[in-house]
Amino acid sequence: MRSSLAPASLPPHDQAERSAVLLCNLGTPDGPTAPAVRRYLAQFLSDRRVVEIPRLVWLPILHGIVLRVYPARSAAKYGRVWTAAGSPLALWTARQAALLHDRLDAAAQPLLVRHAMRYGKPSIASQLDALQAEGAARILILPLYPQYSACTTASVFDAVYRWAGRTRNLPELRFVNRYHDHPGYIDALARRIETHWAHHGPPGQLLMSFHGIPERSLRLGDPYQREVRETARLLAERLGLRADRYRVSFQSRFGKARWIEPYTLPTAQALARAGVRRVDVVCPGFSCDCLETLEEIDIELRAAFLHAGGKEFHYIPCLNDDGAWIAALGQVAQQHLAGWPAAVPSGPSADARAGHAAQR
Ligand SMILES: C=CC1=C(C)c2cc3[nH]c(cc4nc(cc5[nH]c(cc1n2)c(C)c5CCC(=O)O)C(CCC(=O)O)=C4C)c(C)c3C=C
Ligand SMILES: [Fe+2]
Ligand SMILES: [Fe+2]
Repeated sequence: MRSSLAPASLPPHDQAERSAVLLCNLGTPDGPTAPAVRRYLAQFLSDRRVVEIPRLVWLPILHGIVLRVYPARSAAKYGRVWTAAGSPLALWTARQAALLHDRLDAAAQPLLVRHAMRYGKPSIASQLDALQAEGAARILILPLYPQYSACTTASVFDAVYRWAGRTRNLPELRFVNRYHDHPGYIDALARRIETHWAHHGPPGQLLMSFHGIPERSLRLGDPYQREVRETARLLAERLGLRADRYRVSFQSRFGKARWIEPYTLPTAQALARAGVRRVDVVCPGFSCDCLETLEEIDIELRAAFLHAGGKEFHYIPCLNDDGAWIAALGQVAQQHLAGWPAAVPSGPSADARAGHAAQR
């Protein structure tokens, strides 16, 4: 990491001052191996936004038990979804940034668009340094979490503030907190589901499965569950679904504490036992497919539903590189970029477009 207040972070004087978008996602291990997962989880689970247990209590548990036992189990799961080119989450996130760049550029705004990971690589700090080195004077932080939660969105912002705290020449910064009710996002989800139904016959019971959070976070004022419910309501309304045609549930519980309910696994099992033949599962809170959707839902939940007597299990993939979704992200970005010039030449001979083209 660059040492704190080094002048190297200053953009060259004759370069255009640009605006930039930094897409931020959770992060993923470097490989599907226990040591790689251990490194990743050590960073993830040391975040006070993620585990809100007093450090004196939590750190001995984390290093004494969790990081000894959990990584091997988790690595085996990653192994089931890992691709030749790497972790699905890393591949999709990089692709989303490239596509968003093309879309915003196509709208005649020579913007810089990069992606960063809250845990693992490329880190938020390293990408903010890189953007400044490329002349970004204004940076929009756009988390890939439609619903705000302290454990995800606020944690991304913490990493930006930490970087800002040791940076001398700060860019202007803006932050997107949420877009859970954005019409473009809702419409992209709805079209994805409708396309699935068009190809795979009449819909089953639709299960909208979102990542959970600890129940305690809700009590302490986290708006996440409220925003999830609003996304689900808008999506059902857009699809014209009656209340008895869909369910909302929460997956990926971690640890022994109570998380927000209903949990996805028992919900799907109960549907099967109640005689529901077919379930269609969609994960609207995940901006792209990852371990939690490909393994926990498409592999584990599928097996559990069929084992409980269900007959047909359909997993509807996440938005990933869907054109309508990238367009929605573009709208969210543009709404927050309003008023910022895309590129202002600050030197006498600076040519923003030429400089931009040369650096792509
Ligand atoms: C989509 C929003 C997410 C919320 C909210 C969230 C909260 C949260 N997660 C954990 C613990 C773990 N999550 C893990 C994986 C994971 N989580 C999200 C997203 C949210 N998490 C994603 C996209 C992923 C997948 C990462 C990938 O590499 O594909 C994991 C690690 C994986 C595993 O071993 O199961 C843990 C651990 C907590 C504690 C929490 C809220 C407090
Ligand atoms: Fe998670
Ligand atoms: Fe999981």
